[in-house]
Amino acid sequence: MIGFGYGAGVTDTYSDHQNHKQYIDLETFPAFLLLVAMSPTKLEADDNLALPAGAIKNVPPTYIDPISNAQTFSGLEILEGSFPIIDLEALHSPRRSDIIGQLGHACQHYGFFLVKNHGIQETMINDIIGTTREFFHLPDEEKMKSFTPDPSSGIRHDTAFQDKTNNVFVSRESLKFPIHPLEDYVNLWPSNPASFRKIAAEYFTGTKEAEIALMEAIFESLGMERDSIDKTLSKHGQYVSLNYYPRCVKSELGGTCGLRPHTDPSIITMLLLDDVPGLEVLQNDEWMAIKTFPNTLVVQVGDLLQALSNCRYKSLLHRVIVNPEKERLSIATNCHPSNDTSVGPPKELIDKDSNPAIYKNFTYKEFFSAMWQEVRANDSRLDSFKINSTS
Ligand SMILES: O=C(O)CCC(=O)C(=O)O
Ligand SMILES: [Fe+2]
Repeated sequence: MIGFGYGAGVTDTYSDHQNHKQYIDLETFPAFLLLVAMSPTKLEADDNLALPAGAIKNVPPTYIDPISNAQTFSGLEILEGSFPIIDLEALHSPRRSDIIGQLGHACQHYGFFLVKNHGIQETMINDIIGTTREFFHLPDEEKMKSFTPDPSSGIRHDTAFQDKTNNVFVSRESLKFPIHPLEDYVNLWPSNPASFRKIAAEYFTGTKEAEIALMEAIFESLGMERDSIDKTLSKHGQYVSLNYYPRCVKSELGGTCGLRPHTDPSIITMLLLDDVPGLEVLQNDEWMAIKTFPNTLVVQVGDLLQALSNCRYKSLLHRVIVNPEKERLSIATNCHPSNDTSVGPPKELIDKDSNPAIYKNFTYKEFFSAMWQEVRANDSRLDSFKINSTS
């Protein structure tokens, strides 16, 4: 596990001088905890891409102006000439097919979009941000109660870490857990802050409904038939990452980032961001900063939608930069099929001559274990499932 890439050479401590905080020295860290400290980096899609050339070098990086050469689509609102925002209010109205067209267009040409009128109440959004902030402000000993040596644990708390091999400090701290069915998992969630479980249960029930509605509509935009849609969604799961990025100054390493460039191991990911910028998405080979708007969520195409759509919709490469002045929070809800669901494009999407299948069918379990294999920089973890893989 440790040989995966980010374990080797990780040695020094890093001080965040503004927060007077010491990060773990992985060389002197107890071996069993080291295993856990490194396994999330491996398990998680986030970190198994090496930094591409020209990636984040300094803090703070320049705030990149949104690109303005995005394509337009009738009825689709393009914010500041740069990225799509979709109003979901009409999703269950006679205008459904317009909205489906907009979703399909955004998935195909951007790999992400913002949604408003998603059905998640503003109070739930404020409450989940508030309780998440309270959790991350707790003393380390309290948070470390979720730091377990069992990688298959129902909850994991990951700290920031240094990767000396790739010369980068990754500042994110996160708490990760599956969320559905709630009754199986809720007792594993933090009981401090006291309101955490109640607030999280409400928010994630809301995101589940919104994500199912979105996935159904996105599958319809691909021309999938009802039984293919039902089969794919019947036993789907959701996995949450509560992300905390402390105020962060430049580390002694060459690079400092919140989160390295990665795609998500999901069908779609729904992201709730606070008002501090940091998320950047790759569009036409340029990093573009995402602006946040109240009560608006970001939806990203994940690897599994890339496979399901036979590459019509590509998973979105994104990263997080750090901020020396303000801490930042985000809440990512990844939707994925159940472990034994076969993932692959439905027959109606494939034509052996004009649109042959690109990937073999695979189960989510197989996909997840492939994430443990070392991948070359810029490779997609889907590559090992390609039908005509040259490697
Ligand atoms: O913090 C963000 O804006 C993005 C988080 C993210 O990409 C993830 O959790 O996979
Ligand atoms: Fe992500």
